[in-house]
Formats: sequence, structure tokens, C-alpha cells
Amino acid sequence: MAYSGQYAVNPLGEVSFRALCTQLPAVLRRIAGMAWRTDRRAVLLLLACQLATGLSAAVLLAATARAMHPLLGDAPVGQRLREALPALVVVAAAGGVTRLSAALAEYAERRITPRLTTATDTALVEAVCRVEAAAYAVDGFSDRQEAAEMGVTRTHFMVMDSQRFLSALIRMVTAGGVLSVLNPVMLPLLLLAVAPAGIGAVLAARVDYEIHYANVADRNVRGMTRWWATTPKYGDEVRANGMTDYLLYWYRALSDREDRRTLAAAPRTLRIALLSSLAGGAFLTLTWGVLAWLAVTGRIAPALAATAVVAVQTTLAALSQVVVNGAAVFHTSLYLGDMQAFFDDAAARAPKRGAREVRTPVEEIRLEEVAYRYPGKDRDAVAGVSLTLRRGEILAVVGVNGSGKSTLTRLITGVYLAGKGRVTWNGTDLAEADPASVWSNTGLVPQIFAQWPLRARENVTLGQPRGHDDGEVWEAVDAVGMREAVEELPAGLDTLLAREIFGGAELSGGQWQRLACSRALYRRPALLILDEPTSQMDPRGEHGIFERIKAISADRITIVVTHRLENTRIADHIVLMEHGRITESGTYDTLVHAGGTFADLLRLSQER
Ligand SMILES: Nc1ncnc2c1ncn2[C@@H]1O[C@H](COP(=O)(O)OP(=O)(O)OP(=O)(O)O)[C@@H](O)[C@H]1O
Repeated sequence: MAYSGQYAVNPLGEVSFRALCTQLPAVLRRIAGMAWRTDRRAVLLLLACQLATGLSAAVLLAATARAMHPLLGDAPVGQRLREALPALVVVAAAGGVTRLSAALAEYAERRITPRLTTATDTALVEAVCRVEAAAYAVDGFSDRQEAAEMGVTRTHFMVMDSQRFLSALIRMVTAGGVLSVLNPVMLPLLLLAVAPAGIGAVLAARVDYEIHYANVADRNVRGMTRWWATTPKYGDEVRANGMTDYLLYWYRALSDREDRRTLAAAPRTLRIALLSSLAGGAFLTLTWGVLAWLAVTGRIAPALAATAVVAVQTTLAALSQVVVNGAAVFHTSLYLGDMQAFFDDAAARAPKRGAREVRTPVEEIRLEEVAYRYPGKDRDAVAGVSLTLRRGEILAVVGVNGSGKSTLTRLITGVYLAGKGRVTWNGTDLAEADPASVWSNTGLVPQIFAQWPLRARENVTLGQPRGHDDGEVWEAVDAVGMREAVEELPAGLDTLLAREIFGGAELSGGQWQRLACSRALYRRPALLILDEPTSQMDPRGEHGIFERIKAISADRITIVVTHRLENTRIADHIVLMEHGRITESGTYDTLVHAGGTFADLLRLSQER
């Protein structure tokens, strides 16, 4: 396996870092908008708290300055304290307001964040569910989704980071304002002291983001490897085929590759941290030096110097917070930008088919010179197929592996839209029809079907029960010969079919397949498609299913894809596919006597 992750798209490779930064305000606006929609009152409370924090910081400093005069004066101690008392009370009150608003701000943030994260997470899941199925085959789609997942994770920190950033900014402005009043040189000096830290933090965020991107594809494959290696579903295959070491080797190899990239960047981040600390330290020493010089030379009074010390400390702390949280917001915005890009991409790939309703009952489905090519492939999987299906008919589709049978079923159901030609249902082109109106009339048993970790009942009804009792569920269960097996389950239809979960039961492969068939039958669809429906069933089960399909075929169009050519006897019409084209078609008897590929394949299967 030489997985290279070549399809991971690094936006830093495509656009400049500066261009990326220019998108940040839009990303921040979007988050603010989402927070606002999530909980307006909490957002307002958050803003009010920031304002209160800022004001109390200013009041605190001003009152400190007022208290310093009497405290550092020449009067007796008692008188000094009495004179300073009102200002000290204000200092204490302002301190109290700061603490209170910090606590309330945290409360507001906690009200917003979980719901905001859930909203973005749900939006991501919905975006993936809603794209045209064809998007899944586009190279890099899954990697971009992985990158967007990081955005969802980061949303969690976004409100906290921006709240802290805003509050530090307000504190910095107010404390800085007071400091500038005390002495105009102090503020620029302080700004110089923290600027290197700010630049360093942004540079470090950039390095982190680059590594994150370099690792996206590997992380995606690592996640899949983890699932394949650990899911009980494939436990037998993994163990009995001695694949554990292989999987663990690749899991470690992918993890090591990620670690190597991360470690390789460590010297860069160390350099950034050292240089920014050095520059910051130098400027800070200069700031304190200037303050000491101003006090010693009598250019500012001792009381003012004492206030300046407090103001410098406050401004410095606020400035550092501005820098740290600003960089965090910036860092997070980069990931949110990816999330936004994925949402935009997914929206562009959402179905744009038109809103026409398919007329029911579905009397006729027609394919006119239909062709489909998967993205990145150099050959059509279905290459110019014309076919007419009528209600009451059973069509069997046969052909060697890879000849395009499953792709054809996807085109007939409209899961994929034809690249060329058209598929019409009762004259309505699927490209113009509302997919929901089409899919409410289809029942599909795909080759690889889901074994839903739900109760037996929901595995039949798919969570869309029709009647008030289980009558119709049992009817569908009977139709596939599963009554006995379901009755033997610990809780009958209520049994959870998930071995991994406490109280869950497990079915055999053939039983699962029967249940998948009963699921399609329960829907009583106008178009029933069964793609290799009986590959895991015993002969009695297989016979029963085909009998049933025949018995209910009058009301619908039925398509059966199968490699067991004997089963095509029930079909009114058989088509044989080769390289995406229909090369033979007719009834069972005509094809058997035509001496073509169908007759050949049938002979081979009988000779075995
Ligand atoms: N999701 C996909 N992305 C890209 N190529 C695909 C995809 N699914 C199928 N193909 C390609 O399209 C061609 C037809 O595949 P299809 O699954 O329709 O064949 P099939 O006749 O159903 O085969 P089988 O008998 O093995 O089920 C094959 O060459 C296959 O590689």
C-alpha cells in the first residue's frame, strides 16, 4: 500500500496566506451571526459583561490613582487611610464588578457554545447527507470533509476565545487610556513589548495550520483504518486472515508519519518562540527602565509612579491576553474557513434538479441513450443504454462483474443523474423531478446493504411505520420467511439487532439479507430493485423470495440483478450487459437458444 494522500488540498498551497487572512472577517461574522441566532439573550449578556469589565477596569485604575495621593502623602497614618477610604471602596467595588461580569460572561458563553457546536455539527452532517451521491466519488471530497470536521471541533473554542479576546481588548483600551494620561510614552513602549509575542503567536498558528493540512489525508485514512481494525463487524475476517498485524502496522505507520511532520515543525516553533520572547523581553525591560528613570529623576510624582506601576501591569496583562486570544481566534478562524469552504462546496454539489412531482402510479420508466461516467474515470460505466420498463413487468439484468449493472440501477432510481441521455418516469425527466417524489416510490435492496443497529421492527420499517399495529411488519417478515427467526429473538420485533450493544442480538448473514428484502417489500414501492438479493440465502429462502417477487409484481416495475441465471426465469425480459452496454436482450427461452454470452454463462453455471 503506497498511500500518498495526494488528493488532500492544502489551501495554503492554492492561495496566499494573506488571501486566507482576508477571509477571516467573513468567517467571524458568520460565527457571530450563528451565535446570535443560537441565543440572543446570551450574546447580549456577553456584550454587556464585556462593557462592564472595561468600565470597571478604568474606574479601578482611576480610583487607585486617587487613593495613592493620600496614601503616599505626609499626613498621619489614620488621616491618610481616612482620606483614601472612599477611593479604596471604589477600588473594591470595581474589583467586584470585574469578577461578577467575568462570571456572568462565562455563564453566557456556556449557554452559547454547546448549541453553536451542535448547530455546526448538524449542519455538516446534513450537508454531507444532502449532496448528490455522485459527489462521494469526487477525489478529495472525503479529505475536505475531514478538514471541515476540525472546524466543527474548533467551534467549541470560538466563543470562548472571542469572548476573552474582546474582554482583554476592552481592558487594554481602558487601562491603556489611563496609562497614556499618566505619561504618553508608556503606552507605545508597552505595545512594543507585546507586539513580538503577537507576531510570534500568529506565525506559530500558521505553522500549526500547515502541519494540520499536511496531515489531513493521513488522519482521514488513519481514522478509517482504526474503524476497520476495531469494528466487531469485520472481527472474524481480520483475525482468521491474520490481518491484525498488517492493520496495526499501517495504523502505526500513518500515526508515525503524522508525528514526523509535527516533530519536524518543532524547531520552527521554538525559533519563533525564542525570538519573540527575546524581543518582547528587551522592550519590556526598556519600559520598566523608562518608568524608573521618570520616577528617580522626579519627572513624575511618587504617587503617579505607583499608579503607573499598577497601570503598566494591568495594561501588560490585558495586552498579553489580547495577543494570546487574538492569535487563538485567528488560528480557529483558519479551520472555520475550511468548514465554510466545505459548506460552500457541498451547497454547490446539492441536487439542483427541479421540483416536478412524478405522477403516480408509475406506469412507465424509459431510458434514452443513457450514459454515465464516474469522476476521474476514462470510460463510461454505462454507455448508451435505451430501455423501457412497464408496470407489471419483471426485468432481469445480468452480466459479468463491472459491466455496469449496479450503476444502471442507480440511474434508473435517480440516485445518479445520467451524464448523457435521459431517464423519464411517466414522461418526467429525473433531472427535473424532485428527488423526494421519486424516492417515495422506490424500494432498493442494494448489493451491500446496511445492517442497521436498530430494533428488528425498525429494520423493516426504517423508522417509518405505516399502521398502528405490527400487522404489516409481520406481513413483510413472512414474505421473506423470517417469522420463526424473529419470534425466537429474545424480544421478538423489539430485539435490538446490534451485538455490540448490551441486550443486542445478532442475525446470520442470510437472515440479514432476508430482512433487507423485507424492508424493500414493506415499502410496497412502484419500483422494486433487488441487486443480488439472495446471494447469502439458502435455496429454500431464495426460492421463496423469487416466488414472492413474482406474486406481487403486477402492481409495480421490478428489476432483479443477479448472477444466478436460473433465477431469471421469472423475468418477462432479460438484458445482458457488457462494458456498460446492453448486448443481448429477450426472454429466458430466446436467450438460451440464441447461443450468445447468456447461453454461455448459463452453461458454465450448470457445468460446475
Ligand atoms: N462509486 C464508484 N466510483 C467510481 N467507479 C465506480 C463506482 N462504482 C462502480 N464503479 C465502476 O463502474 C464500473 C461498473 O460498476 P458496477 O458496480 O455498475 O458493475 P456491476 O455490473 O454492478 O458489477 P458487479 O457484478 O461486480 O456488481 C466498474 O468499472 C467500476 O469500477
